Amino acid sequence: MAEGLAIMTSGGDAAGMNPAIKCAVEYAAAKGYKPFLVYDGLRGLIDDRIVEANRELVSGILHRGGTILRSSRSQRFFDINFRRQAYENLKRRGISKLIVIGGDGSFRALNQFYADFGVPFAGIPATIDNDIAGTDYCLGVDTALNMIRQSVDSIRDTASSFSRAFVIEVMGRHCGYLALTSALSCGAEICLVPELEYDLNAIGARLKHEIDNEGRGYIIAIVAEGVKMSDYLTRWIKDSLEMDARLTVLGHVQRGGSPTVLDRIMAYKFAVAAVEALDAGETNAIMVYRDGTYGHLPIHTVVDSKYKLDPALIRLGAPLGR
Ligand SMILES: Nc1ncnc2c1ncn2[C@@H]1O[C@H](COP(=O)(O)OP(=O)(O)OP(=O)(O)O)[C@@H](O)[C@H]1O
Ligand SMILES: O=P(O)(O)OC[C@H]1O[C@](O)(CO)[C@@H](O)[C@@H]1O
Ligand SMILES: [Mg+2]
Repeated sequence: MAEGLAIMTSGGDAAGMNPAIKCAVEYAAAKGYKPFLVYDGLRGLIDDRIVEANRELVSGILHRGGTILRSSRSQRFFDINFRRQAYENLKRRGISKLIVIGGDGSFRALNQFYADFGVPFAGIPATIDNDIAGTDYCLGVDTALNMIRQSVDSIRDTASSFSRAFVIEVMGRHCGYLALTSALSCGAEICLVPELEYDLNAIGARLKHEIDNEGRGYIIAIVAEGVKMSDYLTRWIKDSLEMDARLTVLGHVQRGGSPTVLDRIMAYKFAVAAVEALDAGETNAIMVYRDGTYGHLPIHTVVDSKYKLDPALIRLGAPLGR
């Protein structure tokens, strides 16, 4: 009987999850596994929402954002008794390998599960936060950046028409990747991220000079949610620069949208690598893309280290914080 291999998504949804699901199912089947789908992430693993995959279940999904398998954040998965229940669900169906498409939290969860019951897993990095150590890229990031770019371009139209400042808060949890990359690619005047020191006095002097001497009529500031400065900065601009200011929190719009070409292609590469890794006997490996090369790393090197922003990106963005 063919060995069962289950595919699931977990944590914040990210564009690119659907192409990864489709490719993982098809490649696993081609390798002789019996592919299964787990719906609703870790919650579904516990509650037995597991079905055998077929072509129909994964067709017509490439262009769709989010995850057709749905996702969850599960408090119960921290409890060994619920993890045991999840294990029994897999065992009953002959599922002996797992692919989890998600973020660092999901990898930690599956690593705990592996420590408990020895179910090998492969992780595919998928989170708009781009905060997973060891990989330069996580699925969903390019699509999120393009959603942000489109929003900032639109906000610029109204900002310039009304001579206003706009503070735009972007997601990323504790990581400033989305904010910094967006600030650079959208031509923001100010960027605040957790990884960069900022100096409001210096920012104020720079922009005041531009307003008074260089005809600056509006300001775009991009702030990472992790610095928790959006409200303060909006008030500060009004008071210190005497410019009318508005705050836009982009929120979950950043998580949606049809995956970009890059996210679709990266999804295929990661999915094939994940099936290959499991087939080669890897037990708890995370797929990574680093310096132009695909590979995988043991889970502990990924979850025990903190993702660091590219120093070149930091150098480029530093002037936006002073
Ligand atoms: N140490 C752990 N033991 C058991 N379960 C865990 C552990 N850490 C995380 N989890 C489970 O993994 C789920 C997903 O983690 P988390 O919410 O951090 O999202 P993520 O996978 O990092 O994705 P994202 O950051 O993009 O939202 C958690 O809700 C929890 O159910
Ligand atoms: O969707 P939720 O549970 O509100 O979580 C929001 C968080 O998830 C992410 O979108 C992805 O981790 C973060 O950027 C954000 O802080
Ligand atoms: Mg995470």
